[in-house]
Amino acid sequence: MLLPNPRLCARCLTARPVVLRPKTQERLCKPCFLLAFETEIHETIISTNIFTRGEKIAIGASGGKDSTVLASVLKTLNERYDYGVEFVLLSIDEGIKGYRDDSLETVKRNAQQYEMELLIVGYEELYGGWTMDKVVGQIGKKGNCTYCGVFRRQALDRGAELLGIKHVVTGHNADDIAETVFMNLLRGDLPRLHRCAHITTASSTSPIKRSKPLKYAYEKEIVLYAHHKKLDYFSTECIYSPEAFRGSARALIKNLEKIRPSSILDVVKSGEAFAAMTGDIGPPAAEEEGEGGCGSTRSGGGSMAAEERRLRNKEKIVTRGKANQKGARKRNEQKLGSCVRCGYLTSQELCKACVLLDGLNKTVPRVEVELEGLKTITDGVQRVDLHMDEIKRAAAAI
Ligand SMILES: Nc1ncnc2c1ncn2[C@@H]1O[C@H](COP(=O)(O)OP(=O)(O)OP(=O)(O)O)[C@@H](O)[C@H]1O
Repeated sequence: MLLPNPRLCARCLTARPVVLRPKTQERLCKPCFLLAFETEIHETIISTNIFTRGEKIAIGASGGKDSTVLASVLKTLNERYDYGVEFVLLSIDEGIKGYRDDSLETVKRNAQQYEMELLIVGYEELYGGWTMDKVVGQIGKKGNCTYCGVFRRQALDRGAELLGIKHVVTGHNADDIAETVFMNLLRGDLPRLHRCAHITTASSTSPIKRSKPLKYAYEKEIVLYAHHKKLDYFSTECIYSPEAFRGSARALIKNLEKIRPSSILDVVKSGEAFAAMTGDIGPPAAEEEGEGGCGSTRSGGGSMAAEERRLRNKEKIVTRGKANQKGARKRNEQKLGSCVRCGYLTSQELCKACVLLDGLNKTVPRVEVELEGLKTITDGVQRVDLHMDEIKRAAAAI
């Protein structure tokens, strides 16, 4: 058998290779790499049947590399293979100064470059003035991703609703999914492990389905694609850094990839095999409102549940008494209705966003009191400083 000439592209066998494909270790020229990358995403779309002709689909656009590549590739494929669908960009402004405001400028340029309609929905309008800057100002950085994830998921749904759309696609890639498979495995969260491997998910608490067309695309190849296509994207990480557990899972995946490049895909496939083996094993312990976008949000189950428990205990939303509690839990599990406050779909009295907002709003008066206290202390310090200045002036005069 004739071995491929390493000085020539492994596909066209004529051009000089410029890329060593992280996924397959093939040496490819630029056009062959771009085509291979696009074709694989097309094959994913076709084999899983995620789009329906005539459908209007929102691309969750953050301005980062993944969603920018997703928008660019989907536009290319829709034209090349005539899917007959319409794409629009949907961006959520979490209200993070110096991060999201800058990345949204990129999305605005992308909307022009790809000739796609753009809708921006902000936490500030949706959640009574609570931007992520304010949330972090209130609760600190720890656990902030839980709030952001719950808020973003609902914001994407509300944005899609405004656009009259029932399908949102996101830029989650193979690395993201492999990380999530690992995390769910380590937590023993089988329902989530089951669901995270699916390309399309429909939640019991949302009428809008989510799909991940980049499910089999390696993060490194996404970066290479963006680079060689000269795409306009925003590359800064969120300033409210992701939580440690996902960071560790990410490091684990990256280390495995170094030893065996196929590891990422192998973990994704293992997640799928698990899902196929177990069939539908019901919804995750906490409904998936937390899975809104940013990688860290899916870790929110634990702290979200704790926050809900705390608020429920305080407000006595769940009826007192063991027998009543059992009955109430059963009813809550079965009944899907609307949040009594905002109308969002939920199986509880309040949706998760409203539960979190309640928590935030309840802590405001206490902080204001503390701020008042601080003001008094600050005034006192200023008075002491003045006093010291007078003493210094007097001492200098002697
Ligand atoms: N503010 C947002 N507005 C709209 N969609 C978002 C937003 N944040 C995240 N998403 C969607 O969720 C996906 C995963 O988000 P995450 O923050 O984990 O991504 P990322 O890997 O940095 O992606 P990207 O490079 O697209 O920012 C994004 O690719 C995008 O489709």
